Amino acid sequence: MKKKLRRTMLFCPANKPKHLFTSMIYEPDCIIFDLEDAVPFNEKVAARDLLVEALKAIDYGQVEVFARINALYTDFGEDDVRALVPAGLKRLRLPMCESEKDVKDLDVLLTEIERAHNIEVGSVKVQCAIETPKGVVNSLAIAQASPRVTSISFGAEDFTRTLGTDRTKAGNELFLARSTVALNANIAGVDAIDTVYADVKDEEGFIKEVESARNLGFSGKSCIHPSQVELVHKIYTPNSKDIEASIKIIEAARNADIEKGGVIVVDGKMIDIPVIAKAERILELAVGAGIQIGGVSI
Ligand SMILES: CC(=O)SCCNC(=O)CCNC(=O)[C@H](O)C(C)(C)COP(=O)(O)OP(=O)(O)OC[C@H]1O[C@@H](n2cnc3c(N)ncnc32)[C@H](O)[C@@H]1OP(=O)(O)O
Ligand SMILES: O=C([O-])CC(=O)C(=O)O
Ligand SMILES: [Mg+2]
Repeated sequence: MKKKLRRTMLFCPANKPKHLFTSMIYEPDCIIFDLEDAVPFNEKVAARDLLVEALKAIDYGQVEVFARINALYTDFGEDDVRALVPAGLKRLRLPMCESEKDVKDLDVLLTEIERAHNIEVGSVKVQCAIETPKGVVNSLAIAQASPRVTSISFGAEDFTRTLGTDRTKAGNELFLARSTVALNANIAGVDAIDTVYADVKDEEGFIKEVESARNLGFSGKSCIHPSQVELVHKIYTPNSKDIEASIKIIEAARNADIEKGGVIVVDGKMIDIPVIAKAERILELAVGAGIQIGGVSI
């Protein structure tokens, strides 16, 4: 089956009508309309109303639509959920998520709203944003708190704010937190989405950060500008050399009947179960990205 990729989540402030109409032309895997920090306090309600109308009227096609609501402990969070879910929103990002209880509170609210509006109970899925030291420590419990949680994201700006440190380009201050979020997402079987990179003009630094987060286990990146989308897709989409090598490995493994155990050598390299699994994953990512693979069924 074709895997749904979430390589990119393009943030768009929901108080900007233009973004509501045009953001899908940049073809991110996901758009995330923001009601939280990108929206001034005195525009929160108007932005929510605007987003509700957009959700009812606009077809975003293949692009998966998320909204970042305000935290439930604010004056806006609960009303965000009460307005957006009946308008058809199926994906929420819960910011500043710090505990299993934060997820359970949202789960209870969502269930009540789904029941009241004849929406299938459990159909609204949640991405929990881990952006404080407490959230990092609790990220496994958060990721496992409800079947609604399909991904967790890391938020470095609030994380460094809470920790009282600077966010540097080298990112040493983030390493443990990032790794913890990625490992716990993996244990829980959910996607891990890495944090935004604010220096829009620094393409080289952005690429370095995306590659490093991918190698820590993140399956995608939050973006703040359309120019970042294609760069992330390139990094997360296998190139033709990797695809050809993977096909060769899988075919050789099948011919030698070692898919359940055993080793062979292909082009001087040892091939065994983990190597075969990695080759299959590369093909899965390629197919998910829309690349046609001939000959090998995965
Ligand atoms: C720490 C956090 O919480 S991060 C998450 C919250 N932050 C956000 O949501 C911010 C998202 N990003 C933005 O709002 C903007 O990109 C900004 C403010 C950073 C820069 O905006 P601009 O100065 O307008 O960028 P720029 O002039 O390069 O834009 C180029 C084009 O891309 C569009 N564009 C820019 N950013 C976005 C975006 N995030 N989504 C969709 N379209 C966008 C612009 O409208 C413009 O379109 P045009 O060519 O048709 O005029
Ligand atoms: O989730 C993100 O990357 C953006 C964010 O809110 C943060 O960094 O605090
Ligand atoms: Mg934040």
